[in-house]
Amino acid sequence: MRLIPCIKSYDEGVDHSKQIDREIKEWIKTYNEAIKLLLLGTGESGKTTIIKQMRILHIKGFSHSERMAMTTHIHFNTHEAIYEIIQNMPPLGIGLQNPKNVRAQEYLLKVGPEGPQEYNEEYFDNVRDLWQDGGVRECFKRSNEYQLIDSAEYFLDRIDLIGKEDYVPSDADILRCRRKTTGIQKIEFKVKVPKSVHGGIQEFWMFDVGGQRGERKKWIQVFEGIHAIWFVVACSDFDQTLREDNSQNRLKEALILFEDVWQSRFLLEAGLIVFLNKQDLLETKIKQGRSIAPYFPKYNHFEAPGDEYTRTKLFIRSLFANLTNKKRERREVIASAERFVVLEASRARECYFHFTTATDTDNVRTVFRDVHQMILTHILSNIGVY
Ligand SMILES: Nc1nc2c(ncn2[C@@H]2O[C@H](COP(=O)(O)OP(=O)(O)OP(=O)(O)O)[C@@H](O)[C@H]2O)c(=O)[nH]1
Ligand SMILES: [Mg+2]
Repeated sequence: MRLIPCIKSYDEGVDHSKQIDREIKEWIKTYNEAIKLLLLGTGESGKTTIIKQMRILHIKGFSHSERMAMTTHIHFNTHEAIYEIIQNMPPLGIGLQNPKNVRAQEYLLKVGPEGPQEYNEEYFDNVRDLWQDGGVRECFKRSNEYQLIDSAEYFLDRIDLIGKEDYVPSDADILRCRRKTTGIQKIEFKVKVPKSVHGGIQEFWMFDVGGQRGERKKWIQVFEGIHAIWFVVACSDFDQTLREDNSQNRLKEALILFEDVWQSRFLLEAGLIVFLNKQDLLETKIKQGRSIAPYFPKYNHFEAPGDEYTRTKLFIRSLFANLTNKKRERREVIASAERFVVLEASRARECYFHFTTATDTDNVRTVFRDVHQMILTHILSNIGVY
């Protein structure tokens, strides 16, 4: 924070105000040159995970102290995972398979939703025993019927590692760690571009917002000057309900929200890129025999080549693409992304689709390269840089 002296000579005052003018000019220059990206989407779609990937790919990643701070959240994620499963066994009519685990179950329920005072050996031993129980696994398989974090299996499978006193979270663990975003976060990073643009370095500002319903009224604060929206969709959510309203299907909520964003008059100038995320979880679900058809009966009439997983992901893309197609003019296929060109008022609008797994750094690196290329060629040309 800057401390402004109360008594200054005239010269000092002039110098000081010149300094402030210089700083404001510098800031405006940076603001004008930075490409501003905004991540939107419903809660738990993967926005913050993408921000974490940008830190890994384009900034310095995570320091030792940041990793250690993450341990608390990972411990809590592990607790909320096992606690939710145990809690939901009676309502789903599922019992423990091994009677020896009753004591561990009682222990966990006594600990309560907030977690233990101390994550000690006794705590981790009880969690390990429960996670190995057949009844607990059966309840886990039915987790679409209640609210369970996506990383439950990932952390519970690693209970021995997480329970160690000298545990230091890896990048993969940090990417799996779940914390709801409240308010608006921003990260800044630089990417190498052709020498002709800003001396070969392009600055990006990326904004992350909370996606749950209560958070969305804050979004408008960051709409000004945004060059591209990254709209993130959790495709594996097709058989789940919202954490904040268990009468609403998560994928249907994402479609409604996407249409609002697409039609928002505040965002007409922004490019739109849809990340059809959580492809790993979608594939696992479909390969386990679950189908999108009971939730989206139109799937029964959807014609596309490929196996069940491929057809499901193409179907989900078509649901979103149809919302942009209302005034569709033409459709072109560019490399891995499909591009829709739509006439909206006076100018063409574009919507790109990518299938992503936000927890997979290689996948995000590739997608970012494509998206970055698109941003440079399309958005920079729109604002007159190219
Ligand atoms: N397996 C898997 N997990 C993912 C993927 N993307 C995100 N996750 C996990 O899903 C959870 C939610 O991700 P977040 O990035 O926190 O979601 P968000 O959109 O920021 O959610 P809000 O802050 O509530 O709006 C985290 O535990 C992530 O690790 C993915 O592609 N695959
Ligand atoms: Mg978030």
